[in-house]
Amino acid sequence: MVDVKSICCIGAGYVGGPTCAVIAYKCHNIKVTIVDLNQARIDAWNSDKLPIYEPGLEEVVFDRRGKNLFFTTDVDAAIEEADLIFVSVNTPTKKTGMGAGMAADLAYIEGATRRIAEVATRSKIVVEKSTVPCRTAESMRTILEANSTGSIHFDILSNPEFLAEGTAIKDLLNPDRVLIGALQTPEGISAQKSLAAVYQNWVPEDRVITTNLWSSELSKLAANALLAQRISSINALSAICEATGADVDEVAYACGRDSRLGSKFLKASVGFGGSCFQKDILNLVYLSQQLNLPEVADYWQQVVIMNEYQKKRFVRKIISTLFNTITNKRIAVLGFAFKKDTGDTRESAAITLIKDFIDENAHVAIYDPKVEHEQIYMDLAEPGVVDNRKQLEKRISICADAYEACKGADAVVIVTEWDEFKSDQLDYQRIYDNMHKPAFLFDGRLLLDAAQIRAIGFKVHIIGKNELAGTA
Ligand SMILES: NC(=O)c1ccc[n+]([C@@H]2O[C@H](COP(=O)([O-])OP(=O)(O)OC[C@H]3O[C@@H](n4cnc5c(N)ncnc54)[C@H](O)[C@@H]3O)[C@@H](O)[C@H]2O)c1
Ligand SMILES: O=c1ccn([C@@H]2O[C@H](COP(=O)(O)OP(=O)(O)O[C@H]3O[C@H](CO)[C@@H](O)[C@H](O)[C@H]3O)[C@@H](O)[C@H]2O)c(=O)[nH]1
Repeated sequence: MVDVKSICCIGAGYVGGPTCAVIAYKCHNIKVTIVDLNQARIDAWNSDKLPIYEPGLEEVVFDRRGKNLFFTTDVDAAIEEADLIFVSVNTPTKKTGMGAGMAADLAYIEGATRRIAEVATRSKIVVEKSTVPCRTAESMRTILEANSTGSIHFDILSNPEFLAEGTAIKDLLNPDRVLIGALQTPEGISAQKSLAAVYQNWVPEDRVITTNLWSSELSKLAANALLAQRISSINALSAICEATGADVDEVAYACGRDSRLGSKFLKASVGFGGSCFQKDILNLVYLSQQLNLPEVADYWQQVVIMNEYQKKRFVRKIISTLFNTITNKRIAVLGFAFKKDTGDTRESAAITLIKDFIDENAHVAIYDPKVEHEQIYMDLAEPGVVDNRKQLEKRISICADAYEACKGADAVVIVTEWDEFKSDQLDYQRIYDNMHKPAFLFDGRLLLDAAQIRAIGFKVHIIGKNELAGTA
């Protein structure tokens, strides 16, 4: 077993940054160096304005930075110094070639692995932190072994990350479980124990689960698929609720009280977003297809199909309610991040919705408390279209607050469940007074008290609720 004294994390993103900052925070005797090829990102980690917004992150980073936590682009030096290396690079869905639109692009994993093989002059534990297809560790091992010389030995572990954005620090400080997969050889088991010992500085022993490598890799894809499946299930039910007068919050509550089901991840919404769910399910679908299991592939694919349906269904409802046209109407979109408490917009439902509104020739006024304005332009730009930015600037306005976005609007659409949009935080009377009439409000997050908002005069539609519910 190795007494880990120095850790390198390759990839200073949403996972590498917070995860390894928390290790530094909890293990003062371990030197943690987080590296990235992206100079701007590293500069931001070394500045007062960190590159990602995450509640509690600043406290952790500012407490340890310069003591046992370092951010640098000197990848080689950090690899060389480390006893244990986390590979926490991006694994996006492939855009072209074999498996395009489904398979994970493993080019970054391979790049980082090859760099470790080239630079290391002594044995290391290499840990897959990124989410990867089942059996990726085998490819990493082959690359490392083929490129290592003499007595250098690499042990590969799988240690998938389960943090959710917006609650990353809380999740890391108090995880439900830490999963460590290893080859079940004496060396593999010893490496597994070395990493477990790092976590046991703050995670109770019974929450550290050890499995074989392949179970660990597959468990990550499985956990995300199961979580997303619950959302698609409740979203499918939300359509039935709207058609029947059942109330999706009441249905979710009644079902969630069954201890076998549990209450979490049953909040109907305008559709799940984020960089992980869709990517990881498609990864699972592709894996199933490759394993010649078409029925299994179709089963998981349906979770993504339902998510797309939910977004389109919401857009259709908005257009039909606004008398079948939104041409030249002002639509205020509250929230652009894929969930509250993050500035991350990857796969946010807001992007799909707003693009549809623009296609229908509406003017879209957007407000989000944390998303950078440039990010919104980037997300809404159509690749390859000349002067797209100018065209976009005519079709959207990015506003400083919710009141500005809603001023003169025909409809308000709540897309992200930020606390500041709740009925007791925003002055909906003021919003109503400044809107065109009839003033429509579409709540894609079940955030508002419909009765209260209707009393002001709004025409309200809430996902999974029927306007006539309870009256007939
Ligand atoms: N975002 C999440 O909440 C989350 C949670 C759990 C797991 N994951 C998984 O973790 C992985 C990373 O996700 P992320 O959101 O942090 O991605 P990210 O894009 O925010 O960060 C990845 C970073 O890796 C860097 N990188 C790529 N190749 C490199 C190389 N060879 N050397 C040095 N740096 C390199 C990139 O520049 C980038 O900054 C993905 O596999 C993802 O599926 C993400
Ligand atoms: O009941 C719910 C719960 C979530 N969502 C939406 O689902 C998406 C994903 O939310 P969440 O899972 O909280 O955030 P992520 O940061 O995407 O985290 C997921 O993806 C990560 C990356 O793999 C995993 O590590 C986490 O365990 C897993 O929860 C967001 O758009 C949420 O608004 C709902 O619509 N209803």
